[in-house]
Amino acid sequence: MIQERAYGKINLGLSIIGKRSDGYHRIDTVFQSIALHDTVYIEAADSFQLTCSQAALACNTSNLAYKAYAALGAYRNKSSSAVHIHLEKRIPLAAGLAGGSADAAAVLRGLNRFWRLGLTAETLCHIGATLGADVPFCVQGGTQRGQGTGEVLTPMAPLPSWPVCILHPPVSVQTGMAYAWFDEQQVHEEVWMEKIVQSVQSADRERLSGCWGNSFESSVFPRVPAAAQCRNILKTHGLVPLLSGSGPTVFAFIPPTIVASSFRRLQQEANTAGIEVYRTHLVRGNGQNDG
Ligand SMILES: C[C@@](CO)(OP(=O)(O)O)[C@H](O)COP(=O)(O)OP(=O)(O)OC[C@H]1O[C@@H](n2ccc(N)nc2=O)[C@H](O)[C@@H]1O
Ligand SMILES: Nc1ncnc2c1ncn2[C@@H]1O[C@H](COP(=O)(O)OP(=O)(O)O)[C@@H](O)[C@H]1O
Repeated sequence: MIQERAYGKINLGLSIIGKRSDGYHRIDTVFQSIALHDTVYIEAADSFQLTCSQAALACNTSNLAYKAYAALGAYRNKSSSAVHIHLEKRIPLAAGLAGGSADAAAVLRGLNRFWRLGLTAETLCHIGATLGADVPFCVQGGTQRGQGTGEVLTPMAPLPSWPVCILHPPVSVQTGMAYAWFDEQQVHEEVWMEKIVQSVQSADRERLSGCWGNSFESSVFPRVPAAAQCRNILKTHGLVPLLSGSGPTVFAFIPPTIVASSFRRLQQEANTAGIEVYRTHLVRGNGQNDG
């Protein structure tokens, strides 16, 4: 049996800069892995099996873990055994935290190891790009600038393991729908990616949260009141919120000055509104600094 951690991600800034003729959007973003993770277990079995700790998630061909397994079909040897893949889910579904993409990437990495295929990270990223725009990032993780449709990656120096507070409201937003909402919007707020990238490069947390932005915010917050409520709760408690990806999850760095009682009040207020609170931190690629 082997296991792979499938780390979630947040976007430390996201700018939608255009739309391609195939309907996909060109973006500029900084992807960042977080300690919140699913775990993927792989063991030999008599025949293929996919199971999951979460009943709400179908374990059929629609599951991104299955798609990753199927995509490796062309690379496996005759001697590669059948496998049982089990997903222990912790990352909330369709939340803008790339849980499904992280599982797909972990299956690619895990089967590459389990079947001793010897595929490079670059090849796994190419395969991953056929499964979803976030998958290539999830193959390597860490801190990376994502351009193109998100698959053109430039690694950045790892950030310290800054603590992050994540608010997840009891609603989901389908990524394709969020991009359609963005297209409907007449006016878009500018997101200054160069400033964001510079702040990440200089690991300046205050400057980063002072200038970050996400092109989805102006279309998602008005349509998803529960996401706007998450933003407002974080603001009320003196934190600087940002939507993660296409939402509805909103996150903020937890400043060293925040006192425990104040954080407990934030948690209570959110929980009373049916919002889940996760306290996590930034991690390097493959979770190297994840205690
Ligand atoms: C918005 C982002 C930001 O990191 O993440 P999430 O919020 O979903 O986590 C990504 O662009 C999402 O990546 P991912 O969730 O892998 O998207 P995919 O499965 O490839 O695509 C789902 C749908 O979103 C739209 N899509 C996706 C990516 C992109 N660059 N342009 C698009 O227009 C397409 O309509 C596509 O059919
Ligand atoms: N293993 C999986 N884990 C989570 N979602 C999955 C998985 N396989 C397929 N999906 C589907 O992928 C979609 C996107 O899920 P997810 O990656 O969690 O969110 P997001 O794209 O918002 O970051 C969801 O609609 C979900 O039903």
